[in-house]
Amino acid sequence: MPGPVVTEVPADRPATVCAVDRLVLRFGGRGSPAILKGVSLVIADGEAVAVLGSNGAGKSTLLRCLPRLLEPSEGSVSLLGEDVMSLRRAGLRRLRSRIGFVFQRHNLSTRLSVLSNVIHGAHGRAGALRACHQALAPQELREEAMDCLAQVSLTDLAGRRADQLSGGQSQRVAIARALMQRPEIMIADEPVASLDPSSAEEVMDLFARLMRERGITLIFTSHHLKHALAYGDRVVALKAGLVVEDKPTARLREQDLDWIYDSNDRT
Ligand SMILES: Nc1ncnc2c1ncn2[C@@H]1O[C@H](COP(=O)(O)OP(=O)(O)OP(=O)(O)O)[C@@H](O)[C@H]1O
Repeated sequence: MPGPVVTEVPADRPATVCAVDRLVLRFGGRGSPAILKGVSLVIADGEAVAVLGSNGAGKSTLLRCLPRLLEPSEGSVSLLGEDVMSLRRAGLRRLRSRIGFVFQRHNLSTRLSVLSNVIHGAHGRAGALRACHQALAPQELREEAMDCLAQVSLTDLAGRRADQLSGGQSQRVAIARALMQRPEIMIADEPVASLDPSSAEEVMDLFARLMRERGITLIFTSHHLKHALAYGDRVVALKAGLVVEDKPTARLREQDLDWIYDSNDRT
C-alpha cells in the first residue's frame, strides 16, 4: 500500500490560516443589496469548519470570496498569512495553488482518463497542461497520482474515462485531484450533495479523514447537520448573509441548530 501524500507545510505557516473581517459582497453596484453583510471569521490551522445555513444564506458566496473567486465589495480576507485583497494576479494564482477546491459538481474533464484528471491537480506546480496528460506526464507525477487514487481506493479505475464513473466515484476522483495539489487549505462546497445518503456518508467520511490525517484545514458547506457535527470541529451558521452561530461542535446538538432553518426555505 503506498503511503499518504504528505503536504509540505512551510515552517512559518501562521496559526491562523484564515481571517475574514467585516466582509460584504454585493453582486451589483453600490446600491444593490448585500448578500454577505459583514461576515467576520477566524479559522485556525488544521481546523475543520462546517458552514451551515438555509438555501440562499450566502454559504457558497462566502467560500468563493475567500480566494477571491468572487470579488468582495468591502472588508478584508487573510489566507495563509497573505492579505488576499491586495494580491495581484500572479500572487493570487500562487495563493490559489495552495488551496484545494471540491465542489458539488466535480468538474472533471470527462473526456480524459481518471489518472489524467488526478495529475491535473498538480497543474499549479507542474506547469504546462501537457505535463498533466497521463501519457506525457513525468513518471513521478504519474506515481503520485496513483498514490492519491489509492487514498480514495480507485487505482483500478485509473485508465477509465471520467464520463464512465458513478457520482460517488467521480467525487472521489475530485478528492484525489485535490489531494494531488498538496493543499494547505481545502475549500469544499457541498462536496457530497449530489450523492445518495449512503455514498454521501462514505465519501464525506473518507474526505474528512484524509484532511485530518494530513492536517489540512477544511472549510466545507453542508445541508446535513449530521455531517456538520460529525466532521466539523466547529460550526459557523449563516442566515441572510450574517454569521448567527459560531461554536465548537462539541458544544452543539442537532436540535440546537434547527432554528437556523426556521424560515420555510429548508430543502
Ligand atoms: N451571480 C450571482 N448574481 C446575483 N445573485 C447571486 C449570484 N450568485 C448567488 N446569488 C444570490 O446570492 C444569495 C446567496 O447565494 P449562495 O449561493 O451563496 O447561497 P447558499 O447559502 O450557498 O445557498 P444554497 O444552499 O442554495 O447553495 C442568493 O440569494 C443567490 O440568489
